[in-house]
Amino acid sequence: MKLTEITAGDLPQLIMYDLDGTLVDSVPDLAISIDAMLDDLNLPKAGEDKVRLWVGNGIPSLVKRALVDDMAGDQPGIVNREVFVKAYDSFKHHYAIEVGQHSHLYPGVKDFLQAMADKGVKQAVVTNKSEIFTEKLLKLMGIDHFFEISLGGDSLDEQKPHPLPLLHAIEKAEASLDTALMIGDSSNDIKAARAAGVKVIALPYGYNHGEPIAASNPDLIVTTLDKLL
Ligand SMILES: O=C(O)COP(=O)(O)O
Ligand SMILES: [Mg+2]
Repeated sequence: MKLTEITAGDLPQLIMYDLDGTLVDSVPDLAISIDAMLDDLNLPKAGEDKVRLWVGNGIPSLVKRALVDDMAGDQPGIVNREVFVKAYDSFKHHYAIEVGQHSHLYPGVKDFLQAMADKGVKQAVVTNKSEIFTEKLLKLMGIDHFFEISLGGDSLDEQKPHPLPLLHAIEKAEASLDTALMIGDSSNDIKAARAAGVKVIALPYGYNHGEPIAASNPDLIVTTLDKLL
């Protein structure tokens, strides 16, 4: 299916992309850093499969989930504050070294970003990953120049699934709800898009806490981004 078929014939003015699991297969770096953090704290390693399930609600949530080896670890009152601070510092230390080292762009991503740039579509990254690591990863993947807006999970008072970052990006790009589009891999992306009132396309290859993305009812699912061209 072509992009214009879900946007009523016109190209969007603004496309907002999720980062982890949508543009970049970034779990290897995250898993290495989480395991190094757990090792620092004398806890057993988690491994890539668990980390893939835990990614998606920002780095503080990922760290808390890893500390208790459970998806619910980021719920209030589960992880002790001091333990979290120590773990979070350790994770940031390791991830600053590992970010982008074992990650790669998914197939079709660069072609799609280039095609949209050539057509004058404004592009934004709206991720729950911390801003500092988002900037680094985009640069290391060689795609930072495509985005005029980049928002991380700690850029504003709210992160996805809250609509605030999407609405903020739309305002900054001087686009409108009708002319903006979200593209993501997780239920957080779809919920945020629905709450903001914008259309949303999903990729099935990313990280959705082990659930099929179809269960979140995106407007469209495409196997790779270049299928939209
Ligand atoms: O860091 C995360 O939790 C995931 O970030 P994402 O919003 O780019 O999927
Ligand atoms: Mg994602």
